[in-house]
Formats: sequence, structure tokens, C-alpha cells
Amino acid sequence: MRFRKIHGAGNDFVLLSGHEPDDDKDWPKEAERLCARRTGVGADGLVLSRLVSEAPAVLDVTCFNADGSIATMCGNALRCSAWAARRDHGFQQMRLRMAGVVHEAVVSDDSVWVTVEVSQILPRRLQTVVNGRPTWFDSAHTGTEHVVAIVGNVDAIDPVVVGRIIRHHPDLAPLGTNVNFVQSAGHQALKIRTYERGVEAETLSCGSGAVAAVVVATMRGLVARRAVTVHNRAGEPLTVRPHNARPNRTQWVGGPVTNTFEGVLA
Ligand SMILES: N[C@H](CCC[C@H](N)C(=O)O)C(=O)O
Repeated sequence: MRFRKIHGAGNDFVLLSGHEPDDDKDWPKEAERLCARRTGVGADGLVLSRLVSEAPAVLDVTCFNADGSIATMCGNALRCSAWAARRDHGFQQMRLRMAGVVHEAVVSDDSVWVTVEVSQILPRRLQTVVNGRPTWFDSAHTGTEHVVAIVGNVDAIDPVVVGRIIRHHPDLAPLGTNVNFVQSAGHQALKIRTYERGVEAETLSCGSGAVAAVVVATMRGLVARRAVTVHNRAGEPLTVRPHNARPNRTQWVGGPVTNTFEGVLA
């Protein structure tokens, strides 16, 4: 089985094109096996992408986290799938279906953009003490569960230690959440660190997390409702901007995609 090892701004995936989850395979188990950093290919997730139609261009995309759980939304997995669909089929614009939600995608030479749907925002969803300071977490649903804390310095926080406490907080059970720490980084710019549920670690970037961060930072007056640069651990920023037709509901997230290597699974 051929695969791509590909990353969207540092969020890395094993991407299999032409597969769907109802093949006679235990895909959650395959995800765990392939994503293992030492004994597998190593990735934050396994992505299956399948062409549904060429005109209009539509693909079905399924994303499993490294622990085998399903991600109902993964912005970077969608961006990587769109990049691969351009390479394989020549599409520059397409629709990608993930967990029943249709996302738009636009691929250019140096960036790939996808739409992210923003639903419920709950200010001050949780509070915990971080480095001796009471810290609030707002929640923002961007296709999957995210909470966002605005802090003074993201690098003064251990995102794994604090992220795990919030991710397993009884008030958020049973779903849990992805956890984002965000600081202002100048004009229309933020700096972010993300602890991802399902990877159970800090990842180098997160598309739906970047959108959650921008939505919360906008609500809190840190940035205006225009394009925002989100600096991440990868040093490959993502840009988030409102969709012209549905600015309150839909955001675009865009940035680089890198196809690291291709191979054949043993
Ligand atoms: N990294 C992803 C989000 C993965 C979400 C996943 N960890 C979950 O909630 O199950 C992104 O680029 O949007």
C-alpha cells in the first residue's frame, strides 16, 4: 500500500489516497501502528482520502488521531489531502467531506486553504491555576472541541502538564478537548501552543486550534475581524481569515504543506 508522509505546518500525517474507513481493515489499529514514532512511520494522525467525484471535485477524508480515535475535524489533514488531490488529479479548488461536514479547499503553489466551521463559543468555560495564576479557558467548537486560554507568555507554560489537566477535566467529560495557549504577538498576530487530544501531546501546529484561537482572541479584543497570523511551534505560521460570504460562521485557514516522503507500507 502506497503512502505519503506529509505535514501541514508541522502537523504530520500518514496519508493514504484511495481508501475509505469501511474497507475490511481495523483502521483505528492501523492508525496506532503507523503513527507510532519508533516502530511505525511516525505521525500525529492517519488520513484516508478517497475521490468521490471529479466534476465537481469532491473527496471524502477521514482522520484518525495517533491513538486510533476519530478526529471529527482536522484542518491540517484537510489541507494535506487537498495538496495531494492537486498533485494526483490537478484540482486547484475542491470540496472535502469530513465527518459529514463539507469544507471548501483552494490550493496554490505555496499555500493550501480550507474552510473551518465555527459553532458554539462558551466564554469562561473553565478555570484553573497556571503558574500560580487563575487562568480562564473559553471554549470554541471549530468542528472539534477546543478550549483557549489567553496568557501573557505561552513559553512560560508547560502545555503538556496543563493541557492534560484540562483535557481530562471532569466538567468536559466524556469528550475532553484540545487545549490551546495563546498570546498576543503584535498587530493581527498571535502565538500559539496546542495540546492535542488523541495525540495526547503538544503538536507543532493545529488548523482548527488556530481558528479557535482567532475566534476567542477576536472576542477578547486582541485582534480585529480580518486576517490574523498565528505563529506556532513549527515556525510555519498559519493565517486565519473570515469567509467573505459567511464571516460569522466560517473561517479560512491557510499555510504551507510539505510532502516529506512517499513509500510502500510493509
Ligand atoms: N490538528 C488538527 C485537529 C485535530 C483534532 C483532534 N486532535 C481531535 O480533536 O480529535 C487540525 O489541524 O485541525
